[in-house]
Amino acid sequence: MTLFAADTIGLHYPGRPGPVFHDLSLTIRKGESLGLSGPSGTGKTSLMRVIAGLERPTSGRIPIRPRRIGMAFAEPRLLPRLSAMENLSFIAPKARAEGRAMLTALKMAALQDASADSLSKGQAQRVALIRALLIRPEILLLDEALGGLDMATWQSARDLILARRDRDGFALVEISHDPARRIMPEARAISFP
Ligand SMILES: Nc1ncnc2c1ncn2[C@@H]1O[C@H](COP(=O)(O)OP(=O)(O)OP(=O)(O)O)[C@@H](O)[C@H]1O
Repeated sequence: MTLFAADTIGLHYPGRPGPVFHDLSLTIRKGESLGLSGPSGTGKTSLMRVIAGLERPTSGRIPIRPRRIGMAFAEPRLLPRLSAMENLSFIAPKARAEGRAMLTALKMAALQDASADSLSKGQAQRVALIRALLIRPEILLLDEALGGLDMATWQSARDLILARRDRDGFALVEISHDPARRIMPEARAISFP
């Protein structure tokens, strides 16, 4: 089943001399995994933003879009005045027990009532990852989303993502500059530029 299809799309930011990318066609199918790689500034995040619907391509068409996309970026962007748990229940009010179980799996249970703006970057990244998983995405986008984690915690996060992927069958699109830190090292690669 195709979840996302882009047909010869291009993206040209106003005031920039040329497009970030052009004539790019891409399909993402259920259960598939993709890794976007390439030097800094070549358009990986821009493509993710297009997939997420946060950016509209300036040429081409997107005939197919998923209903639910989960996203986690390097910058966790939690609601700062809410606690870790409230950030989750705000998104998924009926899934508090599930959220709590995932916080426990990522060693965040003791901090569930801490306000988001008191969390370290790696702690906030874990909450942002759980938030993205809780919406039961059809596509999960991870843009350097786990860069603040030590190796053991990163492995717990990877195990959680893979377990949820086995259960829910979402497609995964990830950007990671560190080849040792790819959730799916065997993912289909898209190289930029
Ligand atoms: N909102 C924007 N307005 C104008 N230019 C932008 C905007 N967002 C990104 N760009 C430009 O588009 C190009 C691609 O940026 P993008 O963030 O997609 O690259 P990237 O490959 O993800 O980089 P990195 O690996 O450093 O995160 C860069 O030259 C950047 O300056």
